[in-house]
Amino acid sequence: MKLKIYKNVDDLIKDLADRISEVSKESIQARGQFNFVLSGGSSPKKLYELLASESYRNKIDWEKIYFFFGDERFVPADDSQRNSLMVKEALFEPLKIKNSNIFEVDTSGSPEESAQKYWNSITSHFQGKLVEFDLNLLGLGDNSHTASLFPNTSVLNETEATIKSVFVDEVDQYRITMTAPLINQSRHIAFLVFGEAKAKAVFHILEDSSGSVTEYPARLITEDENKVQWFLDEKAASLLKHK
Ligand SMILES: O=C(O)[C@H](O)[C@@H](O)[C@H](O)[C@H](O)COP(=O)(O)O
Repeated sequence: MKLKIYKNVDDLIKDLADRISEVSKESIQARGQFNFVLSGGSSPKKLYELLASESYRNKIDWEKIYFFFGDERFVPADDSQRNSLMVKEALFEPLKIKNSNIFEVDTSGSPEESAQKYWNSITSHFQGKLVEFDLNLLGLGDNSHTASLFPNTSVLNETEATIKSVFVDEVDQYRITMTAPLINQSRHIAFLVFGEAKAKAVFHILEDSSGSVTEYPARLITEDENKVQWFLDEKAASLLKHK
């Protein structure tokens, strides 16, 4: 996998924004649209704000971008824990993205119904063809989870490329998440990871082979270097021996 380590986070975020702009142009040129999977959590907020800023607003053909969520907390739409709420404030509202371009998780039913409904909305967008997102943006938890693929959860065994609901004891919450096979079907995957707290997880995923994938779920994400790019700052990469 491709790895780039940055002294400061602002340079990292800018390079990642440029990469997103580049992949969006390639995708729109090739297929008329850019299917972009967003990550939640706190790390990507500055990236979303940069993409919505003057410097990127006119670089990207926003009308042709369709937004999806790699995972979502199973809470009401207006709950402050929602990933979609953070993205709405940082990206969708400033750019006036049309609702028809945003695929949010509807959590009004049961977790299973929400997962099925989300998957149905995605497969119909892809007109029944292979669900191949153009870019899947992922974060990494300090426990090596990504999306909502948490350690020792049943969803790690999923072999189907789909959307599943899973109860995560660690956060005492249901989550709706893309399975690893669905993430791995993406054309491009970018990990955005910075800060000291992530150093151990980065080591366990990128260099350490001890332990199991159930302990370190981000290992489920393909290592295909034509697909995966890691954007790390020096703090998150501090335990790596081979940089
Ligand atoms: O729903 C979520 O929280 C995210 O999708 C999750 O996978 C996130 O990327 C990691 O937990 C890292 O989160 P931070 O960026 O807040 O450290």
